[in-house]
Amino acid sequence: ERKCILTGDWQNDLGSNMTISAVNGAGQFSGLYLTAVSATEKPILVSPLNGSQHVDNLEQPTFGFTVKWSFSDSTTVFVGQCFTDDHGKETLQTMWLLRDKAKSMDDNWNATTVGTNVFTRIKVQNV
Ligand SMILES: O=C(CCCC[C@@H]1SC[C@@H]2NC(=O)N[C@@H]21)NCCc1cc([N+](=O)[O-])ccc1O
Repeated sequence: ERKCILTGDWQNDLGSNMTISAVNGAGQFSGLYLTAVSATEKPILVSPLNGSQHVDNLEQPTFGFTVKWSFSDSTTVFVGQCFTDDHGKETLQTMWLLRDKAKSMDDNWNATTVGTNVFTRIKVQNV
């Protein structure tokens, strides 16, 4: 079957890493996100994430999560789906919205960026 539970370590096409904790019975999870890139001069720090996935049917579930950046006044929401190929390899196909903190309502139009990221599992090297 093509079941997917998001718990574990993931890396995306930008080289960002995320660790998702246990997914509870309601599909809720939390975790940590370390972005490889940012639009600020500030040093990048690990940031918390919270989200949920469908668990009623674990077949290639959809999910969403929010990252509240710890080094910037901005927020990103990711939404996507976990796909499992014939070899059991899982990928997370996502789209995101990055909301910058606009200085004023006049700048509101220019404060949201959209993009895509694909995540694959980081396999723990066999020790
Ligand atoms: O940089 C960040 C936080 C890290 C975002 C990383 C993204 S999240 C989607 C993608 N996937 C992924 O892994 N990493 C990237 N916030 C923008 C800061 C900012 C910039 C400007 N500005 O540049 O004008 C103005 C106001 C602002 O608050």
